Amino acid sequence: MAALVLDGKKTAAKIRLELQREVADLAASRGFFPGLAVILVGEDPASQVYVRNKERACAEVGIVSRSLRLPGDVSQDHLEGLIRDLNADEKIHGILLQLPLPGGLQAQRCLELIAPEKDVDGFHPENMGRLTLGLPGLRPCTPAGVLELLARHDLSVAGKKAVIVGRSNIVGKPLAMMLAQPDSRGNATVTLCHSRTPDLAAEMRRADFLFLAVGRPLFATADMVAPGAVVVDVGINRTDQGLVGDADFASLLETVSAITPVPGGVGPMTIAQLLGNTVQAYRAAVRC
Ligand SMILES: Nc1nc(=O)c2c([nH]1)NC[C@@H]1CN(c3ccc(C(=O)N[C@@H](CCC(=O)O)C(=O)O)cc3)C=[N+]21
Ligand SMILES: [Mg+2]
Repeated sequence: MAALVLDGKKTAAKIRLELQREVADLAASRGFFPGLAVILVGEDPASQVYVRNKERACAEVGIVSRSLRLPGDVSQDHLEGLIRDLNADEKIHGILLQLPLPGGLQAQRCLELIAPEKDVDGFHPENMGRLTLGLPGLRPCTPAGVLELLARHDLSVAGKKAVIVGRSNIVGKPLAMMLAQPDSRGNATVTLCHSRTPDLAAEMRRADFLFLAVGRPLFATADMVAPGAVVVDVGINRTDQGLVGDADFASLLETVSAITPVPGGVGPMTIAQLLGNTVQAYRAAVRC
């Protein structure tokens, strides 16, 4: 039987509709809308696509988005000054610094300057620490969007073996923390794999839930994935054949029980989570 396709595009559209209602109610009672600032430095074409998608999604739910486009040769001081201004701007509830930054700029310094209560990416050490400790806070959008997608399809990782391939700060590491958390979306037994994992395919074959975040097109083939597993593909690879994930989707569709497509899987969920985080930051700011 062909696998269930976990439709992130459709699920994200449903979430945006829910958020649209929530934002309309909040704006009616508080008198102003949530505001999100997106900082884009340089001309990276992929980043420009994401930022445009974020602007469109904000407009749809009633979040006021302010995009700040800076030249690739902007100085560290100028960028830091902009972040300080946004930290102090009461119309802005969320700040997102689009990554990667062009060479010469220190991303970590900038991320640590963003006020933790406006850090809708959840990348500030305070929010990463809160995630690690199981304390409330803003959560990184991609892993949180992945858990939302699973929850909305009644797929529970509790008691299951979760294998993550890729240990980045923006996906693999926070996803590992979330899946291991003793809460309704967690309680998995987590293996975090990376480029130095010996016999990676053997680890992958043990997964009930396999999370791919390596950035290698068609990396995971049917021989590396247990029949009946759930595959979540976080990879976004631009190839001559168009946008493809880290999974060999066509062949896995015949063997796994559920799989996310690329495009239309995790990407739209990431943006939906960003909107949800912005509403969370607004609520915290207005205490409601
Ligand atoms: N500070 C920061 N926060 C991020 O969350 C962040 C970032 N920097 N840098 C880059 C990555 C990547 N990312 C994506 C968001 C949406 C799609 C998305 O909408 N994808 C569509 C396709 C879009 C297309 O056509 O390229 C889809 O998968 O269906 C993909 C990738 C957020 N990131
Ligand atoms: Mg994000």
